[in-house]
This record gives sequence, structure tokens and C-alpha cells, in this order.
Amino acid sequence: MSKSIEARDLNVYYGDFLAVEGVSISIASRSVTAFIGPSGCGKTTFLRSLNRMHEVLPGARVKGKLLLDGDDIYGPGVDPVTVRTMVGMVFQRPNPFPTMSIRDNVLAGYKLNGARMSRSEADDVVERSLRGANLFNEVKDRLDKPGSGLSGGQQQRLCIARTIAVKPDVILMDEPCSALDPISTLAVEDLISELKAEYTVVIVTHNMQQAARVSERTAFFNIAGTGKPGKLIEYDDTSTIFNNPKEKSTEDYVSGRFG
Ligand SMILES: Nc1ncnc2c1ncn2[C@@H]1O[C@H](COP(=O)(O)OP(=O)(O)OP(=O)(O)O)[C@@H](O)[C@H]1O
Repeated sequence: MSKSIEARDLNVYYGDFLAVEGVSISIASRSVTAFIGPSGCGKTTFLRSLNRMHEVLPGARVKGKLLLDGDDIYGPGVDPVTVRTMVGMVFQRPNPFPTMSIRDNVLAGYKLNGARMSRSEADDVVERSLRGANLFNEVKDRLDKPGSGLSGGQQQRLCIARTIAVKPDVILMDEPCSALDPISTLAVEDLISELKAEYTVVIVTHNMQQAARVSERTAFFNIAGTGKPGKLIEYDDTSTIFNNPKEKSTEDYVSGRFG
């Protein structure tokens, strides 16, 4: 089931350093939203706060509210591990477990959660997830071979299969194509467009054509200078951000004048 995301006046800190300041944004369920902006403006930091992933660093914390379908994921008693099951993350570099088979990679999330299932249930999860990641036909005859034997693009789709295996509500992607060749990038972009039928997808990208191709809404972040916090400057339909932005800094960024 796909869920909406709402941040209300969210600050994200690394210790005393305020990295992202005052972000308020509503992201609809079953949509693709792109985060763009120059290096260091806090895109990754904000993305990681959406599933409490940043908390794995000591001293990292947030202030403000982050609601998933209205429920505060930072509320008292909320387990960050449960949050990360509901809000999955795909990273820049494909990171399948190298010695595990393709099949076991897909099932890794289940196994980490301690779930028990029969062989036929596991087979169903593997097939559903690999089909959902547009990878099944390419790997169905070698499910017991290591995940590391796949191409970079296939490995990234395997990581997406691993993410969707546990049926998340939201999928976060941090520059998921930056380590991929153009053909693999297209395969992952096609997949992102399909994923929005079932999931809320948020993608950080430096590639503006990619943001324009895959997303319906785009959020532009910027930073006033080194040591200053990143801020959300403008958030609108992707076509508006690229063709008719309201803010001068957005226009300068999307037209390649800085960043
Ligand atoms: N682990 C960390 N500890 C302390 N500061 C950090 C840490 N990670 C990031 N920062 C700082 O937080 C700010 C935002 O960084 P972040 O990586 O979120 O930006 P970004 O927009 O994703 O950049 P890029 O496009 O280069 O990946 C930067 O000033 C960065 O130096």
C-alpha cells in the first residue's frame, strides 16, 4: 500500500550542525518526486531523514514533524527498524550481498526481519519481486547463482527487487543511476515510472533530464554558502520547475547557470 509523506518545518542536524532547515513538503502517494539542487544542499540528508536512516550516524537528529499517511514516524515508541520496512531505500551504488544467491538477495529483507515461510511462499515472493523490478526474465534460469555475477544495472534492479520484496509503502532512491551505463539507466528509469502505480517514489538525482523524464513533481533545494543549512526553495509540477519556475535561483540552476 502506497502512503503519502508530509514534512512540517523539518530541521536535520549532524550534532550541532544544522544541515537542512525548515523543510515543509507534501508528497502524494503513488507519485514520483525528484529532489534536485547543487552539491551539499542537503538532498541526501533530507531523503535519509524520511526513513530515519540518518540516525545510524551518532548525533544525527531531526526537529519538526514527518508524517507517513498522517502518522509521525518520529513519534514516541516508533521503532526505526519498522519505519525502514515501510520506507525502503535504494542507494547510489548497487549493493547486493555479493556471496548470496540472487534468490537469497531478494529474500534478505524477510530473513533480517526473522520471518519464516515455506519454500513455495518464498518462491512466490522471489518471482513477484523480480517481476516487479523488471528482472525476472533475465535471471529466472540462474536464481541460485551469486548476485555479484549480474551487470551493474541488473544488480541495481536486484536491489530494487530486494526493497519491494518486503512490500514497502514508499521507496527512496539516492542517485540510483549514477553508477550505471545509459542502457541500464533507461531500464531503471522505465522501472521507476512503473513503480509509481503501487508506491510513493522519491528520487535524488543530479541529472536534470532524468528528473524531467521520471518525475511528476520536483523539489529544488539550495544552499546560501558553505556551513549554511540547505533549504527547500521551490516545489511544484516538474514541468513548471523546468519551464516556468517562480524563483530566480531555480531558473539559474535548471538552466545550468550554477551547480
Ligand atoms: N555524516 C555527516 N556528518 C556531518 N555533516 C554531514 C554528514 N553528511 C553530510 N553532511 C553535511 O550536510 C550537508 C548536506 O549534505 P548532503 O550530502 O545531504 O547534500 P547533497 O545535496 O545530497 O549533496 P550531493 O549532491 O553532493 O550528494 C553538507 O554540508 C554536508 O557536508
